Amino acid sequence: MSQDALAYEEALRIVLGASAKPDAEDCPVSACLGRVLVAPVTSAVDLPPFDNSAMDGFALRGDSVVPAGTELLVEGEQAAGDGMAQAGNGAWEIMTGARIPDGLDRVIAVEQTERLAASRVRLLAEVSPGQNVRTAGSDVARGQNVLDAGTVLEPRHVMLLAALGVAKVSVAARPRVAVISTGRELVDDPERALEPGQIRNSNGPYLAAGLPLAGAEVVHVETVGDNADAFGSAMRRAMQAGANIVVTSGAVSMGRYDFVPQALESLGAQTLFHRVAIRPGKPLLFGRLPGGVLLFGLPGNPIAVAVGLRFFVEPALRVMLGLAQEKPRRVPLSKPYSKKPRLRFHLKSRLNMDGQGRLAVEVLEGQESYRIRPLADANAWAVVPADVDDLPAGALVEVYGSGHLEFSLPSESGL
Ligand SMILES: Nc1nc2c(c(=O)[nH]1)N[C@H]1C(S)=C(S)[C@@H](COP(=O)(O)OP(=O)(O)OC[C@H]3O[C@@H](n4cnc5c(N)ncnc54)[C@H](O)[C@@H]3O)O[C@H]1N2
Ligand code: MOO
Repeated sequence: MSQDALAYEEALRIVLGASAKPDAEDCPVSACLGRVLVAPVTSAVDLPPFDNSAMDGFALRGDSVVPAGTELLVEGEQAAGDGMAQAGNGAWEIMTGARIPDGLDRVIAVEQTERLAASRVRLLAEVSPGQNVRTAGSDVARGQNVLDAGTVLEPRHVMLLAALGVAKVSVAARPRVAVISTGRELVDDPERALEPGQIRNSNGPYLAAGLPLAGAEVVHVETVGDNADAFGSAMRRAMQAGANIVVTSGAVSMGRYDFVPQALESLGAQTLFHRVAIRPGKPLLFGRLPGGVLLFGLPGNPIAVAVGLRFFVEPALRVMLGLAQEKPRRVPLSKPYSKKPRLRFHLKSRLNMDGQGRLAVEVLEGQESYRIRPLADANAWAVVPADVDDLPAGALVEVYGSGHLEFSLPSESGL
């Protein structure tokens, strides 16, 4: 480890400290999937809005239990959608979801009755007060807090908000991110044949695909050669597009063409750190541009880019979205794992389930930072801290999902 590589925890502290709190904006519920609430939602109504029947059957009344064998006059019929009705002492034929006629307090299912004549019914079972009645406000009471700030909205929340008649919610504005790939070896057009020495740009498309899933809006995407002037112009276009964050890939290491650190200085940027004690992605650079725009200079190797997004950019996005920092799951290793000490490793991994449904994490073969095939097989990141070297099979390791907003794995609270 070179002397000046920062511990990950310290680097993360700097990133979180530099990240601004969210701006709020209104969002229609019909378009709010994946957005993050910045204020709690309180219900203005009762749910259900009125007492209604849980069964197709007959609604009736009584002082206490009405015994089996009782015969009643059928006074009327009430279907879902029918309005107010005033009942007498008899029974009302009623459908599931229909408003209980005023004066009645219980429902017997139709299969527990015998129709004696068009307007007469006999009960084949006793009926207790409140039986088969879904009372107003029993699911949500008016004034109740139903969703907390920091909720990432999923279809289950949309169901609730729609049922409550909520038209729009206050959510965190999406952080605006620009992506700049550097390297004169890069080819963007998949139709173009590669010249000797050229490779296809995969980091740019990876970031442009991953950032929206992480809650950001991608406002600018560009590729530049190894040229500080072209890079400076791309940075200016990124700012003009309104970026709050610029994510670059490449040109932050020790090579002759690794111009990003100097180019940033000449743009008036403040470098907050350069080099972190991690693998992959050690030469990662983080800075702040004039105007407060954050700059993540990710090392060019593709897995360094993936780690930079997952463990540096996403934590910053969480602050900007009003989300608490993630806590990893702790999962047993399926095989022993050894690494060299003093660097924190972020490992392409797979969470697997055995026949009994128990989870174990497998560190995949091919951890080198140029190897992208194993990333396509990975569904998680296993993290081994700097001060650990040998881990036996069964040792618990920290595991993070592929992206911070994926909701396929159980969270800490088990929800
Ligand atoms: N003498 C040293 N050399 C290197 C060191 C070091 O400490 N001393 N660190 C190595 C590590 S670790 C990394 S990571 C890389 C980071 O280098 P750069 O950020 O300067 O990145 P480049 O040199 O521009 O590219 C590295 C590698 O990645 C490929 N690349 C770049 N951009 C893309 C892209 N958009 N899509 C796909 N692949 C990309 C590029 O062709 C290179 O192969 O430095 C090591 N060297
Ligand atoms: O940090 Mo580099 O990504 O190890 O190859």
